[in-house]
Amino acid sequence: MNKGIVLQALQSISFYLSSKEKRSAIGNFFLLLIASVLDVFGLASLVPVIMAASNPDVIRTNKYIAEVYGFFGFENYKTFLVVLIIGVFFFFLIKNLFSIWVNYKQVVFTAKLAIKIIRKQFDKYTNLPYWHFNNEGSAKLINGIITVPQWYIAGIIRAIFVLFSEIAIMSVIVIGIFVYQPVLFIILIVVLTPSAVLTYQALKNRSQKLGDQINHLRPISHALLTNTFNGYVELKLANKIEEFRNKFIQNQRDVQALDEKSYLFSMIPLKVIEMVAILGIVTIFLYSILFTDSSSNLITLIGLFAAAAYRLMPSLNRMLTSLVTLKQSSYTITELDRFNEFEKEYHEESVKKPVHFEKNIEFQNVSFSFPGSDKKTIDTINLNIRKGEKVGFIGSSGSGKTTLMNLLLRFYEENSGAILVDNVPLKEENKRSWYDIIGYVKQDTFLMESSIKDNITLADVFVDEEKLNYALEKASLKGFVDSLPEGVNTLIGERGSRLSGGQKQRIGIARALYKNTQVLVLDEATSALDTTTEREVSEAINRLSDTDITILIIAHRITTLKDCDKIFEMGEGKIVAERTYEEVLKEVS
Ligand SMILES: Nc1ncnc2c1ncn2[C@@H]1O[C@H](COP(=O)(O)OP(=O)(O)OP(=O)(O)O)[C@@H](O)[C@H]1O
Repeated sequence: MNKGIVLQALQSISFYLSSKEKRSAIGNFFLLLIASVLDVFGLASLVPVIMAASNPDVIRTNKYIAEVYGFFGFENYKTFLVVLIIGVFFFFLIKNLFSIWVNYKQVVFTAKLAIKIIRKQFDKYTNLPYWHFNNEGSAKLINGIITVPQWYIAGIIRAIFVLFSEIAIMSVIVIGIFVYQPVLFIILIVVLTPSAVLTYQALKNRSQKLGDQINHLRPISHALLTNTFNGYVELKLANKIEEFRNKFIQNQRDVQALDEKSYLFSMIPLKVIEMVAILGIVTIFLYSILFTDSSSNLITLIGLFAAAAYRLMPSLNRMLTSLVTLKQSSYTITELDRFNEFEKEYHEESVKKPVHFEKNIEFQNVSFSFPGSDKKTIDTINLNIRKGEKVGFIGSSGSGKTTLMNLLLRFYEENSGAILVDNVPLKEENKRSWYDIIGYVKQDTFLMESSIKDNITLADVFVDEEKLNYALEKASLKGFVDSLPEGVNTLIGERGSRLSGGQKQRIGIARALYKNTQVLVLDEATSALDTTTEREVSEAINRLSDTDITILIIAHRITTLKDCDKIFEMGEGKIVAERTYEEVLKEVS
């Protein structure tokens, strides 16, 4: 047995269980054990029935049966037989009911644990720093939240349960054999142990590799499908759908091939053990022919060996298979262990330290480099934005505008300097409070396959109708929504497929306004919007100008900047100039 994987699995399980759950797991294990012992007794209980049925004399000749017969005061052989059969039937009934209950209890226990792990994974992943989050990619994260915990439950938790209960059962039987038939015990140990060890040795590394490969291939399937569906229009136009399909099918073929291998590995132990049992019988034969001359001894020994092997084989098989499964699933332990450090943060963070914004937002010597890069993407930026100001950011592509906003939005953390809101630095501890008052409208607004209302309120259960109306009005969506037969309840299709580009961005604006936004970061769409759409979006932005919302706009069109109090130009991570709208206009013309 490989101590490594079993120990690793136990440590991992113990990490997920509270002390109460640990007690419950141990309790379950013992119940499972009792169920297995009852199974053995079930089989054994048939022996006296068969003996009594085939030979009535047994009530006198067999010591034990005779004792039972006498103890209950039976007077008639037939009554005794009927009672015996009914007794055995009830024993089976109770044993099987017990076994169903124990197994059900175990499933309930593992299902609860699965939910606990899935929730933990969800919390961890949604708390990853933005940088890690992007690096992982959604396909891997989805795999880590849904598929990995399922495999962990099946391949680690259940396998450990099976392994230990089989070890316990086998120990009972083997000790029994040792006490009554030491010779048979030695033969069994000599024959079965090396073959079991060798089978496991042959399979363990292969199994672990197989698990790792499966874990690597599964997210690729997810990613290929997501790309195919997200890029449907572009891929169709480029005649690339077939190519993507072929890649996906190839990936699925590889996954299936691994599944085939995995199935093969799970069958091998049983077949090996079966052959070894035969080998055992041959060995006893040869031993008796060569070293003894009593043939009745030989028959008894073979009979006993066959009976022991018959009971031990399934147990040994399950034990080996669970070891192989553990090895194959060992990747789930490593996978679930990743990013544990971010789980704590989530709970600590839920303590909200308030942020008050009455005066200004100040960037003080803010610098930032992406991990692994020496280049300062944001280089010693100093800015002061007063409450209610409308500020534009312009600059060539890659000059750092989005990164600067991501720092303000706390998706990244500055390497040096600080961003102060009314003189209080933005930190992890006040992030949630900051999120109550800051809104962000991205170039590609996130849209759910749901109604306009849900998209604006982000599926609020109790919608504040007044605020919703205000948001629709200010985002210049009122006219459009009123023209729809179902109004705000109109479904917008997957990723807003039933909306125009301008409407999508205005939904994003309305969403930011619905939540009492005091600071709005707007990343204007770079893609060439048609004149109507551009007008619609500009109109929405202009409407916001007469609110006291502080607006920071990353602008790609000069007209968008019309109502800005000041405009910062960025270049290579620095603020290279501060201008007014008129000055920018003059420069361009
Ligand atoms: N996750 C990332 N990892 C490494 N480098 C990045 C990452 N995101 C952006 N960058 C780099 O940082 C620099 C600034 O990017 P940023 O997106 O802030 O520019 P921008 O001014 O907003 O450009 P655009 O106007 O094209 O949106 C670019 O050189 C970009 O390649």
